[in-house]
Amino acid sequence: MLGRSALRTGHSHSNAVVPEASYCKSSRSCSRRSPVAARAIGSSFGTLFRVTTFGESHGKGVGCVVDGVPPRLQISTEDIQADLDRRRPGQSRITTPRSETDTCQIYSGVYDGATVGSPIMIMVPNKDQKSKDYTEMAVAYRPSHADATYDMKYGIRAVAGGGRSSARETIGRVAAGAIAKKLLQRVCGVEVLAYVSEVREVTADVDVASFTLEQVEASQVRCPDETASQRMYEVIDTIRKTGDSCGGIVTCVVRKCPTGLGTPVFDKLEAELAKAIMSLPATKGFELGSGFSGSSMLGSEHNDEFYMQDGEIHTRTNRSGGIQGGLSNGEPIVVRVAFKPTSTIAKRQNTVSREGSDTELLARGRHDPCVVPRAVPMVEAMVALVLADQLLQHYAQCELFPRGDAVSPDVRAALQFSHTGGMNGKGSNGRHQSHQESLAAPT
Ligand SMILES: C=C(O[C@@H]1CC(C(=O)O)=C[C@@H](OP(=O)(O)O)[C@H]1O)C(=O)O
Repeated sequence: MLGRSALRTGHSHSNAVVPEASYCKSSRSCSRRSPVAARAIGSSFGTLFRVTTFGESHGKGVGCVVDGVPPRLQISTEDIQADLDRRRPGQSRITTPRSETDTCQIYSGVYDGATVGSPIMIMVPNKDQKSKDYTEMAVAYRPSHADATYDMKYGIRAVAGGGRSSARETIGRVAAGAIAKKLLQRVCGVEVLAYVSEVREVTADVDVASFTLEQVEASQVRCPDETASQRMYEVIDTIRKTGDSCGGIVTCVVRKCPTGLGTPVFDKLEAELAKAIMSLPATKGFELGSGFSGSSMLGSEHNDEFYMQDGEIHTRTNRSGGIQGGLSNGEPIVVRVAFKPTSTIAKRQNTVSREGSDTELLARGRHDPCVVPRAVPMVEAMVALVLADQLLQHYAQCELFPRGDAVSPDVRAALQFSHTGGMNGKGSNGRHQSHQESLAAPT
């Protein structure tokens, strides 16, 4: 309320600072009761597999610290760089022209090509800051950007480059996500793959079960449907030339996901995914499986009927999007993410100044006319971070005792429980492998 009243009453942004006395009082009581202050409030994500990102767009650099990664996972700078290259600016005419190689360095936590179980710090220096582009944006708020709300809350912010609200913050997420992907692949062969499925009136026709990373990367828009990709490119380029921007939809698919990730109540897998995805810049919508369209269907139309195949339960359709009761069911997890148009546009708009008066703004600088081509690796990273964290939590809670141990022999025989886990205790096709199997699996 404080910041809002500062804007509404025309007070200067400096008046939005919480009065010192009340600030000290609440801060003292909070830090005594909770250890949360030690965790970089709002910049850390995950429980057992935990990432903290740091850095501002025009500061010295950006990156992350990842804690909780199991030891002896093979990881290299190249593994991380491959995903950072998919995210970096300057990839084509339809992405921001800021010239960054986004070259990463691993500062800690990796020895002789493998994780050692200590925090992994990854650093990417910023090289191409042009802070003078932000002269106008230092005095007037960009409509729909984070500028105004940051000032309302903190009373101070790194103006140049959008500071912490810049898409550059996602470098730390993508770097951590590359480690998460490696872990998921190594332990259970999980594949996390996303693509651009919609831009304006253009919708891609893609088989989510079979499209490949190579097909996605062959497209400048990151759409594996070649015809749609070409049309999307033209749409974005036309909008770019007018100084405007547009949004789009990214679809992410998880193949070979083990059964049983997530928990049944507050930390349902879809709830964890929704939070992770909606923490990305410019996101406005999240759908799992049938999403909003499922709300107009009948139960008989929507239910995913079960059938048995090779001793495993499968579903004939996948309107559940791979999650039932908050837990993964082994079918592909399919999520759709709506991104809004980039808020910084080269068009004159009505706004207010930081001093609280009505004004106009014509923003300058380098900006993405559409964020979705670069958002693809960001979405993959957030999904992988959730799944890696859930996998570790699942092992911590559920894999200590052989499955069926607490069940009487009669019931066990009837249910055909086995040690290897999964809905039917089978260890293949994305179901949980036994501890020994997973250690023996190739990297
Ligand atoms: C550089 C990146 O994106 C940036 C995101 C961004 C913004 O307002 O979010 C503004 C631009 O930064 P600058 O004004 O410094 O050119 C983009 O280029 C990146 O993602 O790596």
